[in-house]
This record gives sequence, structure tokens and C-alpha cells, in this order.
Amino acid sequence: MTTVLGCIADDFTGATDLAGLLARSGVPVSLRIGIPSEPPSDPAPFEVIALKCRTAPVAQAVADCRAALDWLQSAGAERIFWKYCSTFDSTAEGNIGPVAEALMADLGTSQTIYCPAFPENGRAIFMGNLFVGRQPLAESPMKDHPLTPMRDSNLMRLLAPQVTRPVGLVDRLTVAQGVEAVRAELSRLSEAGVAHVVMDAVANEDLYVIAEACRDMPLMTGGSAVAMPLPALYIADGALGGRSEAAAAPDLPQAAVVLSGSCSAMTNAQVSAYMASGAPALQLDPVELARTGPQAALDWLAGQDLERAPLLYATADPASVRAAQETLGRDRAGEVVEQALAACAVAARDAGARRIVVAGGETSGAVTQALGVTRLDIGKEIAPGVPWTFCDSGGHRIALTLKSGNFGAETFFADALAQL
Ligand SMILES: Nc1ncnc2c1ncn2[C@@H]1O[C@H](COP(=O)(O)OP(=O)(O)OP(=O)(O)O)[C@@H](O)[C@H]1O
Ligand SMILES: O=C(O)[C@@H](O)C(=O)CO
Repeated sequence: MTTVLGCIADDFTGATDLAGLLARSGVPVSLRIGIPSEPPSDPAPFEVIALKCRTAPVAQAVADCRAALDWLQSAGAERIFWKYCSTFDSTAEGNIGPVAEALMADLGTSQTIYCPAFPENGRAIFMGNLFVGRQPLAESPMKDHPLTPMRDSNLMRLLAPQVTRPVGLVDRLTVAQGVEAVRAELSRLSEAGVAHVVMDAVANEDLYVIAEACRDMPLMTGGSAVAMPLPALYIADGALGGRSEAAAAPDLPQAAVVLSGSCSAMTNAQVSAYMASGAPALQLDPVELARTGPQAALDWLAGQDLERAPLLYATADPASVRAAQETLGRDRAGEVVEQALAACAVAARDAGARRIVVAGGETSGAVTQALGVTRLDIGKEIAPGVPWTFCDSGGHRIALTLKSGNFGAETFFADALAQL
């Protein structure tokens, strides 16, 4: 089998989000954690490589994505999808634009699209402005993100300083006219030298139009939702054959742990709801962790009944996050939390936990790496963009769900555990 679409995701929750949405159409999707050390032997039609490069220095993010591209091309992929966050999370320098430009150069293409819209999760783009629910991005809780605070809502303005070539827009009025109008506008922009085109989309119907118009581009970029229609389009084109079922959930013991390093407004609500349901919980304080390390958390965990799915969380409100960052610096605060939650994941697994719920993309990266996971099978979605996944870790089969900070209902943690 050869790979029809090769995908590169800038974080781990984003990768499972994308894999889950592609798998909705019943096509086999393979998710690799990091760039596999071996050349592809039996590549799936949809290969997703999860990287941890959203907040990496630009040069490193570019190098990692180029290496992922090489692997995907050796799996046969002629079309590439660059997946970033539906809230366009990036630092002032990048990495969304620089990676896109590097991939365009390697693929020999002069134009790509940017469409982070995810209507099922309330992300819509109108006249180039990104909305989270009813709020412009810069007025949404994303303005307080610990690593990538988003203080502008306009995607063209956010993208322009990240790239060297002109940025343009295909607006909703054009998208509403359908596939041919979008193609015509893209080619008009191309003739005008516009390399980077933001695409308005407010509903799934818009994404179907955009995906159909752009499905043969060597590079598409966006959130997961604009990729969702691609499998059906490739099947219709004859580029792809059969369908399959989502990976069946293995029969796993009840023992579980919930690890939360996301500080999004939704994760804060999910942590509160889970504690209110009576679950045992321990809050981790980054300043304390930096002073004494994770031993106190590991000791607490060792005393817990894993059948009750205890929660360890550093999730905190924006004022507490700011206070920790002022004391430790942004990166150090993030790092001590990620390391502690990763150590807890390994300890929980070694103590018998076979269902692990993780909240937060960076956190998921740290946890997954510590668990030594290299490949995930995609199971059923718990909430839009959040599937259960199944993998091997430390000689055991385990279930892992990697929840994007902003996704899932307030009852997500209990919902996830109830589903297996
Ligand atoms: N109390 C805290 N103070 C400072 N930083 C924290 C605190 N709790 C967690 N962090 C750090 O904040 C970052 C949260 O990022 P993460 O990607 O895990 O969540 P998210 O951005 O909400 O999720 P996603 O990327 O899926 O949207 C992590 O680096 C985490 O270690
Ligand atoms: O697109 C999203 O919002 C998520 O998949 C994500 O990238 C979270 O880190």
C-alpha cells in the first residue's frame, strides 16, 4: 500500500485530532510518534507524524518537519498536510509560516492554503479573522495561553511576519460560490504572486468546498477539520480503495490515571467537574516542583487506588500561571510540569494503569515520549477531535487519549473513562 496523504502535526493532541477526523471516513490511518527510525515497510494510505515542534525554535521546527516530509515521501506521499492548532497557536517568529515555506520549497510548489477553522469546536474564520465561539481569537481565553498567547485575531496579520512571500485571502463570499469560484480565485492570487492564502470557513459545508478545490495541492495546511473531507474525495477519485473500522478497544483492566497540564478555560472546567464528581486529585505547583522535584506527586500516586482513576493536575487559572512564570520563566515552568506529569504516567503504568487520559498538547508530548510510545492505533472519538488511541508501552497494551486543551465537554474525563 502507498500513502495517499502524508500529514505532519506540530503537537501530539493535534495529531490524534487529525487522525481521528480522517478515520471518521473509515480509511486506515496510522499515527507515528516522532519520525520513525525505520523506513516505511507497510505504510497506511493516511500517515500522520506527530511532532512536538509548536514552540520549538524555528530552525529546529523546520528541520524536524523536513525530516518528516522525507519519511512521508519515501512512503509514497505526493500530497502533504501540515496540521497546526485550530487557534493558530504560534510564537511571533513562527513556526506555522516558516515550516510551510520550507515544505513548499521542498515540494516545489508556489502556493498553499491556511485554514484552521473547526466549526464543530467553534472555530470559524470570516474575512481572515479567527473566532473561538462568538469571540475573536484575541478576546478568547487563548489570549492567556501559557506558551503561545494569541493577541491578534487576524490570520493574515499573524502570518505575514512569519513568511517571506505575499499573503492573501479567499473570503467567505467566494467560498459560498463553490469549488470553481475558489479555484479561480486561487489561480488569480497565484498570478498576482500570492503564495500564502488564508481561507474563510464558518461551517463544515465551507470546508467541503475548500477541500474539494484544493485536494490536489502538493501542500495544504490547517486545522484537522479541513482535512476531514479528503479521504472521501480520494476514494471518489479512485486514488484510494477500501474502508475499515476504527481500531477495536482491547479488553483492558479498569485501573486508570488522569494527567492534566493544560491551563485552557475548558480544561479548568473539566478538572473542577471531575473533582466535584468525587475523584481523588492532587494539584501540582510548578514552583514547588522546581524546588523539590516530582517525588511528592509520585508518593501521593503510589498511595492511590487506580481503580478510582486519580487526577494529577497543574491546570491553573491565568493569574496563577502568570505568577509561576514570573518566578521560573515561561519555559522552565512548563518543563517542570511536563516532566512531573510524564514521570507520573510511567509510575501509574508500572503500577497497573492501562487507561491514561492526558490533557494538553505539550503535556501529551512529554507523557507519550516518557511512555516510549512510537505508534498509535486510532479508536472511537470521545468528543470531536479527541479519539481513544491504543498502543504498546513498557510491554503492555494501553489505552491513551490525548485531549487538546480546548476540546471536550466539561464532563470529558469521566466521559472518556466510561467509554472503554
Ligand atoms: N500552573 C502552571 N503554571 C505554568 N505553566 C503551566 C502550569 N500548568 C501547566 N503549565 C504548562 O503550560 C503548558 C500547557 O500547554 P499544553 O500544550 O499542555 O496545553 P494546551 O495548550 O492547553 O493544550 P493544546 O496544545 O492541546 O491546546 C505546558 O507546557 C504545561 O507544562
Ligand atoms: O486544532 C486543535 O485545536 C488541536 O488539534 C490542537 O492542535 C491542540 O493542540
